[in-house]
Amino acid sequence: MTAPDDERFDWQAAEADLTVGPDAEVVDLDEARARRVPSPRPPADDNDDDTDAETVDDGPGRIGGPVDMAGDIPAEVVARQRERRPILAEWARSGRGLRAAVRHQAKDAGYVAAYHGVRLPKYLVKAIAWAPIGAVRGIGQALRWATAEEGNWHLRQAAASRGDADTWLKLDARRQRQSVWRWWVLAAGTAGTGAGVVVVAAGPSWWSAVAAGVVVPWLATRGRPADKPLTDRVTEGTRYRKLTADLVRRALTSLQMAAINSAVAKDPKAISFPVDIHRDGPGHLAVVDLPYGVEAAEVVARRGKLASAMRLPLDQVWPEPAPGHTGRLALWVGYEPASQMKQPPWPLLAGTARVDVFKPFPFATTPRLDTVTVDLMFRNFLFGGQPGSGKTFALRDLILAAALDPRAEIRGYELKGVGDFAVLEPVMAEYGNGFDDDTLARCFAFIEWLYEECRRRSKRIEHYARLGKAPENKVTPELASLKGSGLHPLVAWFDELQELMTSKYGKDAGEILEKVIKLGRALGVIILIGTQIPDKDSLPTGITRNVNSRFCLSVADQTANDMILGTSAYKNGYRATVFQPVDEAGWGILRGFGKVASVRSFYVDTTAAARIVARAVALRATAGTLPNLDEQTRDAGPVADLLADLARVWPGDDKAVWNETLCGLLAELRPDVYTGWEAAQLTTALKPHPLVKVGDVGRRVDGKAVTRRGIKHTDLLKAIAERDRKRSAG
Ligand SMILES: Nc1ncnc2c1ncn2[C@@H]1O[C@H](COP(=O)(O)OP(=O)(O)OP(=O)(O)O)[C@@H](O)[C@H]1O
Repeated sequence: MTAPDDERFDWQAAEADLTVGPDAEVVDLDEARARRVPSPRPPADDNDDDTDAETVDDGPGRIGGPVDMAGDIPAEVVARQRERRPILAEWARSGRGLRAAVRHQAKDAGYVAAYHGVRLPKYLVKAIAWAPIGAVRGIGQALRWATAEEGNWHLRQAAASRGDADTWLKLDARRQRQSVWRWWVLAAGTAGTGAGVVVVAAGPSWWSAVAAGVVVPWLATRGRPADKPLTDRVTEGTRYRKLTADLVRRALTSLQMAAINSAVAKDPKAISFPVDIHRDGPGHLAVVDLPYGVEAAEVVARRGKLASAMRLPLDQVWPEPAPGHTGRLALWVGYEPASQMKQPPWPLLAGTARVDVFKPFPFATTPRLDTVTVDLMFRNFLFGGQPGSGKTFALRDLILAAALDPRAEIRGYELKGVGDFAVLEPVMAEYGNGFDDDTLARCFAFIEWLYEECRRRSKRIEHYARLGKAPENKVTPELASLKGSGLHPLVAWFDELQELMTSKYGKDAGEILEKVIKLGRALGVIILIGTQIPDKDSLPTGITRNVNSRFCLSVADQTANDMILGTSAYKNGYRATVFQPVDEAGWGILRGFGKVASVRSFYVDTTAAARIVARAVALRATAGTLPNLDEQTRDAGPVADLLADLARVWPGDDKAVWNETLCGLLAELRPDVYTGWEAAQLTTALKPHPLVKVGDVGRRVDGKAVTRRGIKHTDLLKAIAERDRKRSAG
């Protein structure tokens, strides 16, 4: 409807005349409503102005009225947004839902059967005691019925009191007529019962048993006192609290959130349900539109209070932000606490399971016990959580999966020194365990090697891209499988990386690892990092920024949460702070695989892990990719011994030489290894040799004193002597 473009336009008159203005159409509200397509997004009628021509009064009682379609929304978009009620109930639409429902019902039935089963002797005693009473009562009732005394007794009494003999006689005659046929029925029943007793007694003994099993309880129920049932009551309440709109509303208003409470005080329907509460897996799902201005994240943060308001254990209540808008909450309540729901065994434990790192494999389950899959290729993973959160076990799952792809080369360091990964040793090309300086130095050298490996791989990719075998300049499954391509998947993992990052190697290690993460993804280098302390000293932001797959297990605070899951994760309601370490070990928030979700990694204990490793060893033996840990080598292309090379190129009798001079000389000696090295790179490369200290070295150049970074000849000789001593000792 177009408003006249006139400043003196009489708005009041126009509003009063809204539907019959000169260039206005007559709007039939019913037709307009019928035309409307409900939007799956929030009702956008946050403008309470009734005169807004875009909104339509939806009549009383409608919660959150839909909005008229803007005329310019393409029909296919509208069609996509149309929400239809499913033909089949949620639980009947998928095998998972059906299985969960059947499992739940079976469990329930099993529970009831077991409950009564153990009480059977008690029920038997009660039945035997009450059955004779029931029999006597039954006979009495039958006789009373046959005499038909009760039918018009009150009327006869009234006639007798009035002295109305005529009426009384008529009423009694009627009773007698009724009584006659009733006596016949009773006699026939008695005869039938007698005959039945004779037949049963004459038949096999199990007939009597079945008859007694039916008749005795039946008589007992007739003989029991009204307030004493034969069987004990199975209390429903404590087993499962069915999610209802009232329960959800009550819970949400118990969170002491002023925004919710004041909105509900004004309008009890401020909390609305865009979709009916329905069964979803082993529990119920309520999708809730919170009052305007309240974010789902705020409710997620109060998971404990929500559980308390529902009188349920914490791990039975799973609030999550729902897609649509920030005020939409998906509240899933399980039939039972997650800790009591048996997680299915890891599918990769099955005897024949294999993994293709290019394809997804099961990694975790949701609270609803749905399987969540992840893939490894073109990914880097960051796992973070406080001690006891389960990150080591989760990280190990990924490495076990990688072990089941015989193409994948696995190398890694656990810098805690416990040996959680030792079980994987037979399939690892390199493995270090500990936080001593030697292990840290090896780990650092490994990171440097990774960088060099990335450089080598990028040259190989270039080569294959020229041949048309790497169309996207990325490793393809064919190249990964091609023996000798040097582009097989390389899984490099670091558990408790903070130990390296806070050591003297930290700064350089962080910088190089960041480059490896950026470069390696397309080149088949998969980095897996586990860390306990995700602050910026323990985990450089350059790394956290560039990692594309994250799993945040129980953390203590928002900072740790956001370091792992990314900025604003906490604000958006993805809060791993809600998980308890140890009790909820393995639970965390997984990001990078579609919907951000709370999941629990599959629990694989060391015995089960050993079984997988044995299978991985067999697969690798067949494929010819079984590493030999005794001669741990890194395929470093041309091998170079830096200390020996430095000694070889050392210029004359100089006591100290600048790094940049040495780099030039090294490049002359081995151009394939040292070309392009700069002073800082030499400093980094010398880190594993603490005896060689890089310091300021002064020289006179054209009569002027110039100071640059360099090393001393004596330090170099000492380091070589120390290394030789270690080698001969070891
Ligand atoms: N997915 C899981 N399901 C059930 N229990 C688990 C799961 N993951 C780990 N746990 C249990 O939690 C304990 C701690 O796990 P884990 O060693 O992985 O924790 P962490 O976070 O690495 O702790 P720390 O930093 O102290 O090593 C394990 O011993 C294991 O019993």
